[in-house]
Amino acid sequence: MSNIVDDDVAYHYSTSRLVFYPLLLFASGLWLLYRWQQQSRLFKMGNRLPGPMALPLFGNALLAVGKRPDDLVNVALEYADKYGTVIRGWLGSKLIIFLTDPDDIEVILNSQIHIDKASEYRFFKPWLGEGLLISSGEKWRSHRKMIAPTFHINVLKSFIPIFNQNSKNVVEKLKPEIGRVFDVHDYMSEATVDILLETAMGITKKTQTESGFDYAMAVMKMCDIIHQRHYKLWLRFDALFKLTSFYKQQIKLLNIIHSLTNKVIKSKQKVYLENKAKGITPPTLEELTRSSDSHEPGAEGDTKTLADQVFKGYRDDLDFNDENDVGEKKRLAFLDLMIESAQNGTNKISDHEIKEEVDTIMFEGHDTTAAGSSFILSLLGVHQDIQEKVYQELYEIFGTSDRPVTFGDTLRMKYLERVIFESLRMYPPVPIIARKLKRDVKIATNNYVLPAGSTIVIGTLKLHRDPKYYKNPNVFNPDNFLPENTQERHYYSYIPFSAGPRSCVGRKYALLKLKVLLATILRNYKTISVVPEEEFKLQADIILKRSDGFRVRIEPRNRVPMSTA
Ligand code: HEM
Repeated sequence: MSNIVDDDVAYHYSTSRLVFYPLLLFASGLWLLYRWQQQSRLFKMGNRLPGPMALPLFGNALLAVGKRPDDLVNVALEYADKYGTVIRGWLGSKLIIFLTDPDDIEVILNSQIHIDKASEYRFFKPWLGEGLLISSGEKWRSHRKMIAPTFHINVLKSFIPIFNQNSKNVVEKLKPEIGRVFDVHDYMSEATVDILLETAMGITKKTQTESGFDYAMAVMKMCDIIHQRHYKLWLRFDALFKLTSFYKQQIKLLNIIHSLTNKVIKSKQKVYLENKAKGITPPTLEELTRSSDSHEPGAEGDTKTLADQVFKGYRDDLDFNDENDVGEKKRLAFLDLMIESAQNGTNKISDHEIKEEVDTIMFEGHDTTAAGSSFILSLLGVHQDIQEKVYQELYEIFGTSDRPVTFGDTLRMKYLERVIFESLRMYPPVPIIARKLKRDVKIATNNYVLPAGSTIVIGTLKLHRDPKYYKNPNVFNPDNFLPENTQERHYYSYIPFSAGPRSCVGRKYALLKLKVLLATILRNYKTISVVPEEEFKLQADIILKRSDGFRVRIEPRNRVPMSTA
């Protein structure tokens, strides 16, 4: 009996093998054919675009060999000068197309179709999971709709006392540096992490146990590893990457980063549940803004800022005049909303998804503004005449008082706003934006058709220095943002926060925080740069930095107008 069963099983096994293997072979053949067709189509279409000669197998990958990150910026800028606003490059068989013409960039960024991030963003996954920066499809759409209103201007106004307190803390911490040369970026990183923890995450100083500084340093090193994975061909393969010391270092760094964000979420969840048991719900927008200064004199008058004018062509969802607006009462600060949504099931967000979004906001929200503020302080250290004008404006607003900054004051900081914009033009903290094309797309330049499957890289650094849009583009000149100079300029010639549906969700937060932070520092200190601007060594990391450090010296201000000092 058992023999009959065994024979039967053996028979079925051998016939299924007879069917399975030919089928597998056939399917593999089809797949290879498909890949070959895809590749040859990509090759044909890609090679119609201008670009440097490519080697078989390697493509143009060898251009990056032996280059330091700061050399790579110069290589990229040189090629852009040589080949124009559309450049094709091959990384192995991967087609990368660099765009720097605003008309072409608008086609990509303003589209509801080309919103998927390039596959290179996958290197962020062990860190950020599928948070807003990386996710796509329905997940991205629904999370964006939930998160964008948590950065509404009325929520932001309620953060002003926290921006002030933390800015004052920086002024205190800087005291021992008076007269010495130091890297101001360290201070900016720590301050921006602390501010995020208190504002978007709602974690008070008292309950913060981790050091914002350790977190910020771990983020910087993680960015460096991810950046190296972008341009070193062998590090792109997970199997090879895992054999390197970078991988071991990544595990250690992620430990530091995730331990902070896990603690933040746990502590917030605990408070939420304790409060819920007592019948206390998180503060609504009305409650949040009641204590803010939104009704101060001057705040209701001329509320139009330069940002309103410069960014009005972006067509993003940050003005909330549409169906995305959830209504005043329901609006909450970022982490409060996440936790409430998870507990009440209103927005169907899981604990794991909350973690991904917290990691994303913590990263995007601090490193960008730390770099931005460090560039501004070192640029003002070089351009003393411009710093003096900023100081005069601040003196007109505050006189000799050391009172905190109000929302109304920030509306009067017109010159400081131009300085911020000009610095974001010349030194955009996010120097590159990359997308993966799912469909062919025709662009304005020469009616080129960019093929599905290619990676589009938008080089903000180069775009922002196009002499067609900025006279003397390599000269730091805040007047580039005088109303008469911005009015006629192509909207997509200035995109430090990207544009269109995937623009930066924290744009308004960033600009308000920068104004309060910089105004407070500059009312108290004069910065002096020890390095001329031509010698700034730019490192086109994930976030643009100076590889030579943001070295400045500071001197105390006497709180009297400079001209009579
Ligand atoms: C000067 C400061 C900042 C600059 C220059 C900046 C720039 C950018 C840019 C260029 C993007 C698009 C990235 C891409 O497509 O790859 C972006 C996306 C994003 N930014 Fe910012 N950012 C800044 C501050 C902030 C702040 C303060 C926050 C949050 C508190 C934030 C949160 C985000 C998020 C969540 C995204 C992804 C949005 C999406 O894909 O829907 N950013 N930012």
